[in-house]
Amino acid sequence: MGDAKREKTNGEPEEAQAEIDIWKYIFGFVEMAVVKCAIELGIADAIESHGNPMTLSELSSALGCEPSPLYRIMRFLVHRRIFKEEPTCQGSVCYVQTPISRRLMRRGEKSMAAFVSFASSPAVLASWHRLSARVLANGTSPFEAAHGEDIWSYAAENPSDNKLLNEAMACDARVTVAALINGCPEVLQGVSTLVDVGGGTGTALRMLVKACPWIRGINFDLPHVVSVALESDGVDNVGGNMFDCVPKADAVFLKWVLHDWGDDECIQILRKCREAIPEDKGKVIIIEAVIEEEEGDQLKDVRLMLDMAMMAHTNKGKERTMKEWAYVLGEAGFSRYTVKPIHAVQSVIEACP
Ligand SMILES: C[S@@+](CC[C@H](N)C(=O)[O-])C[C@H]1O[C@@H](n2cnc3c(N)ncnc32)[C@H](O)[C@@H]1O
Repeated sequence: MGDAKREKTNGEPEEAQAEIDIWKYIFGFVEMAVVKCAIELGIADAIESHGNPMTLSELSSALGCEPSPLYRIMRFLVHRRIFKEEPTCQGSVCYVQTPISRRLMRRGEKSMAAFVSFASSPAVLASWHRLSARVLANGTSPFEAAHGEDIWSYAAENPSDNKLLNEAMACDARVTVAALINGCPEVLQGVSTLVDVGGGTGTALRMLVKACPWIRGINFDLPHVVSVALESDGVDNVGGNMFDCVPKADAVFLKWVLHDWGDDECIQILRKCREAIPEDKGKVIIIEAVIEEEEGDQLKDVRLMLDMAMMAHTNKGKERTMKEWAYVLGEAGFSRYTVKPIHAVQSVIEACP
């Protein structure tokens, strides 16, 4: 039945739309699962290394798989505009990369493949099944309910999940730190030593030190994380607990750390960061999402999804509005701050004592 006819029958356009939209939620997981399958098969990598559009038969031989199920996977991915189809001179079609399919390649500056692998891993999916428990009994962490411990202790004991988590964070660091260097380089002016608190395996700091070679970097994270960080000139890896002490530097860099914690813990972390920097010229550079209260922001949906992810995977973590950021910064003793948007989900909040 066409849309117009359906509208006429029940007279309610919203009802007609709901009949279609409900299937998005019933099969909401399909998109993630098919994209994960495309990454595991290496479809985008195969087309990229072929150098030209690929026919189904070329693609199936390159991947060593059966053409018929691959055809169905490609039909879905083309329908979702993840790959494109182009006609061949022989009257068949071939598959072409798009900007989004390139993000499914396993390597490359814009690759998000590891993030998809982490987000769709069994350990991470388990918490989503317990989201309602968090809402019913505020304080029950879905991740802890699923695994018996928080995500950081779990990662310390499960090296393969630790690797997935660190590689996922590195994906975002590559994209977001590039946006920071392009869109807000002034934030690093006058900084000689920079400590990246919760810096993961050091991707962000390596990029910052490469862009600003006068900076000496300290990548600070939990011992099981820095033990797998790469060695790099100009960057020292230091293991520790940010709730105890943060290594001293001119400035602290905190990317996607504070959103993992509730307000009280955030204030404790920020106070430790404040103790680590000089009172007169020190600063804390926070790279986090800011939930806009008004509508019309293209990335608002992503930020709200991120907020749901914090609810699922952390104990008290959340994405914050500007008012909520002002509260934690004020309570931690920061008297001045500025917020600058960059070409990323996160903004740059520069806070001074
Ligand atoms: C969401 S990840 C962000 C990683 C990195 N900043 C980035 O954006 O790519 C949060 C990081 O905080 C680290 N972390 C958690 N608890 C910590 C603690 N008590 N002390 C130091 N680092 C901690 C985790 O190990 C993890 O690497």
